[in-house]
Amino acid sequence: MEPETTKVQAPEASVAAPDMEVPKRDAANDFGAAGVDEPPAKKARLDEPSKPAHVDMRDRGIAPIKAEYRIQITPKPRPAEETSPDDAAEAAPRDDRDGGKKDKGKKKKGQNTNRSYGTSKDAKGLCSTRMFANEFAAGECQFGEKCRFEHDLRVYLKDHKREDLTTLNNICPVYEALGKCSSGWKCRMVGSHSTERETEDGKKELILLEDAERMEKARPRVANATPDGIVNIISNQDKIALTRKREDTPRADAYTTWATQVSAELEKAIHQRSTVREKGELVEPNEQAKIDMQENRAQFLEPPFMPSEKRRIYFGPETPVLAPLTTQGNMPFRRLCGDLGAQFTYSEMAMSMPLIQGSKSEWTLLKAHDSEMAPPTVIPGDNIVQGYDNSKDFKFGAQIAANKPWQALKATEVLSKFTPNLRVIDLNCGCPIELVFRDGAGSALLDHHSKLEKMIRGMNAVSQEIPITVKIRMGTKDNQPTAQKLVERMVLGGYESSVLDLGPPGAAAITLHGRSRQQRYTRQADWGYISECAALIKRLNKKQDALSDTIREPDARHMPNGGKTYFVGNGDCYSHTDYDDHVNNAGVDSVMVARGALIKPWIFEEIQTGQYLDKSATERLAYIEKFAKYGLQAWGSDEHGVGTTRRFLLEWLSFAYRYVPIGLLEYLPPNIQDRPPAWRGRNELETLMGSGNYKDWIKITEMFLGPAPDTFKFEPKHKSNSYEAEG
Ligand SMILES: Cc1cc2nc3c(=O)[nH]c(=O)nc-3n(C[C@H](O)[C@H](O)[C@H](O)COP(=O)(O)O)c2cc1C
Repeated sequence: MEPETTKVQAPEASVAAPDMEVPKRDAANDFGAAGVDEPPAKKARLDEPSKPAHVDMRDRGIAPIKAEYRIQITPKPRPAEETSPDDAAEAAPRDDRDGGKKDKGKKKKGQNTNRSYGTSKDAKGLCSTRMFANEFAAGECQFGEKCRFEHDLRVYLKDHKREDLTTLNNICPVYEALGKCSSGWKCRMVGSHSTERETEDGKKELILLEDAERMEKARPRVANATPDGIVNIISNQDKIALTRKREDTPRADAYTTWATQVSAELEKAIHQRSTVREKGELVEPNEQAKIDMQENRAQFLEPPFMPSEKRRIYFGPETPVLAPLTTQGNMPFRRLCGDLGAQFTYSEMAMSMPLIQGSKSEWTLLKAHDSEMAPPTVIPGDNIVQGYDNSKDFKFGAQIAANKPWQALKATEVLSKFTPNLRVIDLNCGCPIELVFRDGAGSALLDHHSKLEKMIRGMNAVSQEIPITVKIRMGTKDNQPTAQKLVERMVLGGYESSVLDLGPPGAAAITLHGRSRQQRYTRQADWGYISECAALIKRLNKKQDALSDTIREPDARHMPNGGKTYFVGNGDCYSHTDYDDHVNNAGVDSVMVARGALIKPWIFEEIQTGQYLDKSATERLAYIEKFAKYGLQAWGSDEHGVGTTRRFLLEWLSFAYRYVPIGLLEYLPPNIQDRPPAWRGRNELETLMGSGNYKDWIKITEMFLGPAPDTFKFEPKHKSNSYEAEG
């Protein structure tokens, strides 16, 4: 029997041995997992029998795996300049979603571009008139003979559909959770919710079952959720209205018109004193010009919501945040992290234009689960808890990317209209992907402070009660951080806003990823810089307090955000020790976790309990099972849903395999940037779960989703995971 989770005390780290030849820490050379090893060119002698236990390999970027778990393998050479798996992971999915739109820029060595996923469907589908009907109760098919789908239920079940799955305790997870399966006869586990009964005239009829007790128990807590507990679903009608440009965005349009005029008038006013301007000094327009601009505003715009009218948000030590994660941050994964203690979740990044145009796939990203609707579980101060309204206090936020203010504003307005269950709308200013950057969105905004301020201010004006947050990086270029300047502008506003007395642009929270765009995932995130920003924001918050409309009685915490801009740090968080260190010493309000959660989602449990958890392979497998169940609940338990679940499970496993069980380490804390030498686990399952070969990942999916069909394809994002294990 495998032991259950062990709570681990951190052994003291010891002194590094100066003689050990190891490669520089560099995520671009990231390699390793049990059995699959591609060391960088300058390879350490790590495959040799043990070094003395006191060698602190962490300082050299090597995971300190105990000698008895290291194995010898034949390494394969890999070009040093290859893209890191993390860069590939962050970039590839977007490329996938862009339908293979080629990035003509730099070649991405090591990435599997143009990935395809094959198909997952029945050999011959069942006619929709039969899908939920009992055998003898199906309605007429209007296409009659011409219908290309099967009408005979027994023929469909016997000949056209693959056999039922015999996994997941032989019960359909949708039926198990909801008492009713939305895939009907197409369900790959239909045997668990169907039976044969004898009719009055002695015939045998196949019927679908429903479980009233389960249905009652499954009732969602949020009033506007679907019976399966999903919120933020835009209707087809509204989507079509968007596609046909029949949906107006009056708030965004009025604001954009006003903002354009104001900019022009401000420019004119400044231009009149161009001689002064040439000297590099910015001057204020005269009093009359100011009054004109403000009157103009009142004429065009509804007054935006004041900070005190916005939904309250809270980021504190008790609210670790799951990062927005393209592809990976799907609803099943977010649910899993929520179960394990994540207190705030974000959607995958949605692009503004497709949202405005009613694209189905983009709107799908905003769907959230009932379990993401609860408020953070621990809020300090009784009076704060009292103020919570469960119907509004969601812990799920949307993230959007936009390159122009009008796009950001329109997207915000339609989101606020069609997806009411959002805690915040976050503007992505960190995405490094070339296509997004070249378009002027994502991290490109880091170099356009005035535009970014306009976006945030405008989004705030049109989002009504939904607060606006922003996620940034240190800057676009290495060694030229610009985030501090940007933060100042986000909290207080720039020149234009001071001239017009507009007040702060109103970012309710700023998240800073402590890396530049250029840096990608190389080197550690710069928590020194993050900490300087945290101190700056504290100072600015004090200043902003004086400018904002915060009501200071009787306790500012009653008011949304207490009138402050929260500051969340992001980068490399991989254990509760990292988390606590960042909250206590870097001075951030909370920490956002991305890859750490993908590699070990129970990081949130570690944070909550304040201890290392040495999860056994069986426990980790149970999380995978949970994901599989949540996946089938989200995407359906028919052949297509099983295929989608398998695909996204494989995407997750492409991170999860990187977990090196902490019981195998010489010392703690583990470091996310460390590369493990080749290792074996404490049992076969642990070794399998550490394999970097995607064929082993498929094997793991088969434990829960049955054999992958011949038509199913999966190519890992990074070529390194296509290699066969050796040795
Ligand atoms: C697979 C993957 C997808 C990501 N997708 C997004 C995204 O959609 N939006 C975003 O703001 N950041 C995205 N990021 C960046 C993360 O949110 C985070 O800022 C970054 O990984 C640093 O945090 P970490 O060191 O904890 O991983 C992504 C990162 C990864 C690895």
